[in-house]
Amino acid sequence: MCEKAKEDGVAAMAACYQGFDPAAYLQYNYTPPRADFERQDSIVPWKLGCLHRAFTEGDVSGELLVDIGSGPTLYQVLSGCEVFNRVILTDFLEVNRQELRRWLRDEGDCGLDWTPYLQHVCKLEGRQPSEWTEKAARLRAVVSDILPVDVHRPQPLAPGALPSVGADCLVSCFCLESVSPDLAAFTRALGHIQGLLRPSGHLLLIGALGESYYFGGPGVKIPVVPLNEAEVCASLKETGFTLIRLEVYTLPQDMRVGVDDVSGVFFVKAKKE
Ligand SMILES: C[S@@+](CC[C@H](N)C(=O)[O-])C[C@H]1O[C@@H](n2cnc3c(N)ncnc32)[C@H](O)[C@@H]1O
Ligand SMILES: O=S(=O)(c1ccc2c(c1)CN[C@@H](CF)C2)N1CCSCC1
Repeated sequence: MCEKAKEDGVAAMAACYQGFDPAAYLQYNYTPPRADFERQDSIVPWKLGCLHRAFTEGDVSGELLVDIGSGPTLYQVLSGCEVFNRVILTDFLEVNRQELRRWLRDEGDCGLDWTPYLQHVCKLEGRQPSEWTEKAARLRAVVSDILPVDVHRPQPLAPGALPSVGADCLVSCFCLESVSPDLAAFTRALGHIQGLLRPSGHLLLIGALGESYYFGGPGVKIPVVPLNEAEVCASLKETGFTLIRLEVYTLPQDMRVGVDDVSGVFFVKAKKE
């Protein structure tokens, strides 16, 4: 069924996601060896470092940060929650929105213990790792909504979800390329989320390079549009973004653990023209 996605377009992608398993996805990607805070060449310090620098180097500001396609993860807003007074998380699937609500309501029984991520970002901020409880409280205080989103719609969010001027900043990680059957759909989706930003607002985009599939759960093989750096830059230009910075991380061989065929990860900081 998922293999058919490429022929049937975005409609079939939605069918692929019906089997998405948040707990499995977290296990595949956010536990060792991929999430190993002790390794110097680990993807986690690199990615959290990119986000920390991007949020704190002085040009990103405002009231509202929106995360597009949050999934069941929170690492992507751990730096941003100190800069913005309001954060909106979004996802296509109710199972992921439920997982986020569970953590935010501190109900226990979450799919992943985010403490190491909170502690790492505290260190990046020059704080004691033990201040992770304050950071968790901050995040719980600023997240105002967990909303449905569909990046294939010209209006990805419900009417009235955002202030009329738009969001001050968007962050989106491993979403657009993972929900689009081809490059044209990826670029259209990028244009749709561009419309959620205020003029001169910032986009922090993290994604997979050279990835053609990933497992969203046991036996749930989801097609991904394989991207290279040039295609990412061209899509940004085509959709009205000015590129500020592109950074690339090449996955070490032992992090290629069979849950996908990703070869690298890109980090983009861009500004709406
Ligand atoms: C690979 S996961 C990324 C999750 C998370 N952002 C991360 O960094 O790991 C892709 C996410 O896109 C969501 N998604 C699927 N179809 C979508 C759509 N049409 N619009 C927006 N998000 C979608 C899925 O539910 C899933 O949570
Ligand atoms: O870069 S990761 O290894 C990672 C994290 C998530 C994903 C991939 C890779 C590749 N497949 C994507 C499918 F959409 C999801 N990483 C996992 C540890 S924390 C930082 C991000």
